[in-house]
Amino acid sequence: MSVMSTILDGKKVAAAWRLETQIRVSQLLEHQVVPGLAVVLVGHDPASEIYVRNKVKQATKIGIYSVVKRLPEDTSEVALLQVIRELNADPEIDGILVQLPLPDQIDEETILLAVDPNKDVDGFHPYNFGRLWSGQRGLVPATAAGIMKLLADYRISVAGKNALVIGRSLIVGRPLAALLLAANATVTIAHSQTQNVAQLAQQADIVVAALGVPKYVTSDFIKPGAVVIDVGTNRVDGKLVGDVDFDSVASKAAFITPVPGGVGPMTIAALLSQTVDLAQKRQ
Ligand SMILES: Nc1nc(=O)c2c([nH]1)NC[C@@H]1CN(c3ccc(C(=O)N[C@@H](CCC(=O)O)C(=O)O)cc3)C=[N+]21
Repeated sequence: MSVMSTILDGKKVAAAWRLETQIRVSQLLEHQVVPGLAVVLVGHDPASEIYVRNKVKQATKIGIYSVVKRLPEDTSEVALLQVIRELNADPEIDGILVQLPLPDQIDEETILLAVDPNKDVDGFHPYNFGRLWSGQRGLVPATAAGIMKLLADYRISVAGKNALVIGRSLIVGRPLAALLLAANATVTIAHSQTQNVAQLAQQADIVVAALGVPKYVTSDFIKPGAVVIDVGTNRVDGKLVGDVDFDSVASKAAFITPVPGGVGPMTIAALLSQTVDLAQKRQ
């Protein structure tokens, strides 16, 4: 007998969240404050292009002013640093996001350090990352913030639960582990050198797949009744495929996020909300 799980509808929750953010934008407009978001895109990775287009479209729709700085693939580190300095100094820009990954000739750490920590809407500056791991409030990477909001909206409690985060990236695995810890989960981070990930997953009440391997998490990983969060956005034959084998896992998990329509839309909604948080600080 198989029981279908509840689908965590990121598309729906994100739409409601964007409406709340839109209301905050209109309140700012009454005070002549227009929230400003700058997205820096180096090169033309097709996936990044799509995300950037979505971010700008949704930002504009709710009244956020946004600019995209498109730079060629062969841009030097010095040239990119110059663009970031201009955005740091621009009073119309509240949030700066540098789309990752960057081309090989550019050192990621150098670039992330150059973004004004007070405009670091992605939360990737070491200052904000350090605050996050110290358990202090501040700017948080959007995907991790979006996942926490999705769990909260479905009243899924985290305190005291065993959470397994598969993947240790700067943009998802590490910050999400920090937020789950701050919410009093018992957190394990699995990575490419971890032995027997399936066995760890079988102990977990919450499993987050953020490693970038299509359909990596299968039903034998899952404890019945677990919560499964799929961060994967893999293109396979032109189709978007998550890191979770949805069809097999859905019959065992209590809650599961779909791809598309799960974590992706929450990521963008979190980015917009944080941009408006920053604009509110201007007053
Ligand atoms: N500095 C930086 N910040 C990021 O937040 C960042 C980044 N770099 N680099 C790339 C990843 C990827 N990412 C996604 C955002 C939205 C969707 C999204 O909206 N996905 C839709 C489907 C979109 C589609 O069909 O392709 C969904 O899942 O429903 C996906 C992926 C943000 N990233």
